[in-house]
Amino acid sequence: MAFASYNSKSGFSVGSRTVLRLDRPLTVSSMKPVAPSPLPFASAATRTKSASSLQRRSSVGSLKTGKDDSGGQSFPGRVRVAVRLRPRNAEEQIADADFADCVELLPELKRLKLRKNNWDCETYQFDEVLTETASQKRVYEVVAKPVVESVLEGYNGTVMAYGQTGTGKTFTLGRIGEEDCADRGIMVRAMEDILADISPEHDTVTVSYLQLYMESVQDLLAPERDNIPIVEDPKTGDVSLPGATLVELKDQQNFVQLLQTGENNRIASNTKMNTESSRSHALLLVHVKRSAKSKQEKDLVIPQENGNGVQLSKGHRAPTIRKSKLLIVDLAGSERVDKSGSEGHQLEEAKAINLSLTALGKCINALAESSPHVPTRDSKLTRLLRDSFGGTARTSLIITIGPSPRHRAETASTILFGQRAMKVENMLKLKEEFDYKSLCRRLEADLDRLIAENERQSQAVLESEEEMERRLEEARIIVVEAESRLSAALETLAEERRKHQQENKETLQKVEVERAEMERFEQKLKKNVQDLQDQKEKQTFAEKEKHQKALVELEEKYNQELSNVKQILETERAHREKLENELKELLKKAEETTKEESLRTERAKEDELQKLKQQLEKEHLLREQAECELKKIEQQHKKTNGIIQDNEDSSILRQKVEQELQEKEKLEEEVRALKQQLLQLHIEAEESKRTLEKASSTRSSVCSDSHISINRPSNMRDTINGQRATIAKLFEQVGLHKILSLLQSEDVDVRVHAVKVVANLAAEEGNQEKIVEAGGLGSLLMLLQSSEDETIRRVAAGAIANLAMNETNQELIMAQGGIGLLARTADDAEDPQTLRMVAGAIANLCGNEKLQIKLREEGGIRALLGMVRSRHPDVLAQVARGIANFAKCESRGSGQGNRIGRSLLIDDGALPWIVANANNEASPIRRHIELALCHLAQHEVNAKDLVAGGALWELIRISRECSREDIRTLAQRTLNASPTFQAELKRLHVVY
Ligand SMILES: Nc1ncnc2c1ncn2[C@@H]1O[C@H](COP(=O)(O)OP(=O)(O)OP(=O)(O)O)[C@@H](O)[C@H]1O
Repeated sequence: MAFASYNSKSGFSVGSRTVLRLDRPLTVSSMKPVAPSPLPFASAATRTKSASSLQRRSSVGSLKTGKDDSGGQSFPGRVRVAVRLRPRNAEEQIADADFADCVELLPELKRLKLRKNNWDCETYQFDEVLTETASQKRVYEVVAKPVVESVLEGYNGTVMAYGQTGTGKTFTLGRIGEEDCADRGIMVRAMEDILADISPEHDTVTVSYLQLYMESVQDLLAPERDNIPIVEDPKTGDVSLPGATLVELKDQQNFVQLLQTGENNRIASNTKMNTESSRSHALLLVHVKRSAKSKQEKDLVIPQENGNGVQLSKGHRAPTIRKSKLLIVDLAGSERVDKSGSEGHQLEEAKAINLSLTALGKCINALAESSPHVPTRDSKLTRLLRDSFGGTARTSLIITIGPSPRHRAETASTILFGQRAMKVENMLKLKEEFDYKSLCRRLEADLDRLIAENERQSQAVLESEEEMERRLEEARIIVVEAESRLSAALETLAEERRKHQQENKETLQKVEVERAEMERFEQKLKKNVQDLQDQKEKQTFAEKEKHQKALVELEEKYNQELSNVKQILETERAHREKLENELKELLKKAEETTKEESLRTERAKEDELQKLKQQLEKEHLLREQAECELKKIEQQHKKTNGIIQDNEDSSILRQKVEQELQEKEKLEEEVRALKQQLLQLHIEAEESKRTLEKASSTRSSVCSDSHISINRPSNMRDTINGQRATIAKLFEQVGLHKILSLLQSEDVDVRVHAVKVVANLAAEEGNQEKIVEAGGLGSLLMLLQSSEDETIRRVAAGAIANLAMNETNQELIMAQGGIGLLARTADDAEDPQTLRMVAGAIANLCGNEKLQIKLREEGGIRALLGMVRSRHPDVLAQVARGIANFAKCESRGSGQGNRIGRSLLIDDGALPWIVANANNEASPIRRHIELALCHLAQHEVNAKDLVAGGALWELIRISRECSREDIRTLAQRTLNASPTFQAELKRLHVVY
């Protein structure tokens, strides 16, 4: 191995104790915990043994088991020895080709066999046995890594290579591995681990690299520094080289540069045994200084003069630092001078090397044998390694051997050296001390801070005192003012108190007087109450009796009424059954007899009419004759009055005239009686109607769909039928013309009763034509227009409604301006019954397809919708019926192609009301509206409006819930047929 001289270009300053700082930053890594790890090769037995042996070695310094003087803990640890076999080199491969290796390695048993001859060998046990194929990495990990870890934990450590020249010591320790990183030796790998573990902020790593050549210590980083003295601490036994250069490391690259510099400066020669034989012992010293973390800091005790210590607060605990040292020693190779053929200077070198190695061997022998004297002073090498063998460092020795049987003796010597070294016990000691400097710095900083704080606080106290003074003065003023206000307030209070006392006194007197009065009043009241109670008791008894009597009467009356009703019901039921039977029979016969019956009826009617006509004509004739005769007599009377005054004939004639006059008076009397009878009949009819309505209040009248009459109970119907029979009789007796003429009577009552008679007659389908023919419709419309009486207008509207059931009459009503009159009445009337009649009349007209446009033009639909303001269910039902009729006709017209375009109902704004009432709780309203909606929906032209108006949901509901199957089916069909409805349903994701 060739060593170049020191290269001044490296840039390192060289001088006594110079610490070289490098520009490159350190690789940052956190500091490991400092608790010492157990030693891997020191068994419990060994520890006990070594402890006792080391206690005997006082010469080694302060070493002992347990706690040392500084309080630090000590741990025993045997020197660990590994053996490494170099592979055969080129020369050996040729020269020893026919020979087996002198050693056989059993790595798994950690044993080595050294051949004595072909049949005999000796076996040695080592801590590690590394074959010729062992990698550099593995060698580092088993030999040096545990030592490096101990160094990082605060213990000194030594790794040393010993062996014959050319067996691979430098290869094992000093290879830089520039060409192949796998070749990196222990020095490079150890520094990598150290730099990776330390913290660049708190820890420092410094390096010295030296060689011991010819018993002189020389600085390999500054070769001019020669003969560096070895200093030993007499107290601790620690060895130091204060003259050596210390370089603070920042990174690995810088270390490699240092190593190369040192290598260049190391002395090497080309010997017979090794072309690059190291002629010096190389020592790499790595100093690691680590600060303990704050939580591991110990309390600092400041010594006092009296011997006691003052412990500082926890914030001022002394930080600790750990200073440890790693020593890597590449010994020069031992050689047999006779074999190496060294001479001259090389011989001198060899002698020096051998001497130092011999001295080392002696020391190790002494230590191995626990000799009381260890001759460490025999050589500088042993002085330098004093701490590594039998000292406080953790030591790992690697012995290198070659395989050649030609060097068996040297190999055996090396093996024996290793075996002895294995017996050497060290006592590891934690190198920890307080970092007073940094504590001092911290304390000074704290002190400065406290002084500044104190100054600030003093100033603040001063200012707050002044402020206090000021506030005290202000408070004094406030107190004085408050005191004066208080005294004034107290005076006022006393005055008020006096006043209140006086008032209280007066009030008390008044109360006394009032109380006396109250007592008097109470007594009086009691008396009155007593009187009243007595009176009440008497009255109650009388009333009770009266009530009981009335109750009995009422009960009897009720029972009577009940039995009447029951009877009526029974009769009704029997009558109904009879009617049903009759109806059935009639239905059976109906088909056969319809034609004959109708012919017969018509003939009978015609006969009857004929008879009536004849009778009327007869009467008319008689009257005309009587009138003619009367005229003649009068004429004759006038003629003969003057001529034959005293004639007997004149008296006869006079008698005749008188008779005629009497007859006339009689006839007039008869007419009056008939009128009276008519009035009487209606009064009776009204009374009986009221009575019956009361009796069957639960069976209230409901307007029938198209016929504006009351759906009355059977008894009532009977009465009405009786009435009608009477009226029919009257009708026959008096004649329709006479009844209609009474509609124009000046007497309101007569008009009322006449219109009621006409309305009753109009309720019979058979009379309707006659009424219209006789001009009844015109009279009724006139009444509707001109009458101010509500009853007349209501009954007239009802009669018109009944007449409007007939198609011909509907046209007549329209032709005579009836819809306008009905609309006006609808606008003016407030009585629900009048509105019901008017709505019923319009509803009937709505059912005529031919009249639709005219009806709408003359405000029929508007009037119909206007009547919903009434909210009366009967009115609403008629409005709904009218809308349904109208929609049905429109639908029919559209279907037949008679009409196009949107519904007039929608045009007139009926849709919102239709949608709102489509699900009305009253079934008549609901049923009509449902039907109307279905009719409107049948035509696509209305669909968009229906969707926009929310009618789609009602149609869906109708299609699902409507009680009438035909309407339900209609709604379903309509929904399925309409593209607009289908599109909307799809848009809303409604599955229908
Ligand atoms: N384990 C090994 N594998 C391969 N080659 C090796 C090994 N050990 C040593 N060598 C080679 O052997 C030669 C001698 O090695 P080295 O110089 O390290 O020996 P040395 O013990 O240091 O000798 P000296 O004491 O004379 O300095 C070198 O060429 C080296 O490369």
